[in-house]
Amino acid sequence: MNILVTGGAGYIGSHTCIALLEAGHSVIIADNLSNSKSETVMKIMDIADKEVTFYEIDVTDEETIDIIYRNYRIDGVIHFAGLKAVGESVEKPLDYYYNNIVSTMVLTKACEKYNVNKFVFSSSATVYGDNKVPFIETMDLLPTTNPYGGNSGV
Ligand SMILES: O=c1ccn([C@@H]2O[C@H](COP(=O)(O)OP(=O)(O)O[C@H]3O[C@H](CO)[C@@H](O)[C@H](O)[C@H]3O)[C@@H](O)[C@H]2O)c(=O)[nH]1
Repeated sequence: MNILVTGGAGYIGSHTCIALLEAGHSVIIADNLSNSKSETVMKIMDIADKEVTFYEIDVTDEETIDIIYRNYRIDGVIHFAGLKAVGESVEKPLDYYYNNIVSTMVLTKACEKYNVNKFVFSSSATVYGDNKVPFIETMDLLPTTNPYGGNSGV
């Protein structure tokens, strides 16, 4: 399958890209490198001994996302591209809400347009609030204590 991995140069994203390549999938990475380096993309290709396609873009860039879906016939999306620092989200709540919510909307809108029905969103444990640990995915979402948790819940 052709998988679009947003935030694919990041910590979890880069490991996911390697696993996808090793499982025989084609990987297209969209990452603005705000918290990663282009060298990581090279390392992904070195480790997996396969090529990836890399777009250095903001996932909020609707036009380029549309081009990616159209050109690569995307079968599935794994969405890791997000701002994730709790403290910073308290200082810059609007940046967090705009970036993390708009990027998800741009991707899901493109999924609807191009009939892509496989979508994995990397959320955050903060959406489970004060639930008892260990958290499991079927738990109720509880009020969060910071904008990062808030926009992950949305
Ligand atoms: O607007 C943005 C913000 C970040 N990134 C990139 O996204 C990647 C995020 O990776 P990283 O910062 O290393 O985070 P991870 O530890 O891999 O966190 C992942 O896992 C978190 C917990 O599940 C999620 O909240 C995050 O969205 C998801 O990226 C990085 O390469 C960033 O450059 C973008 O492309 N666009």
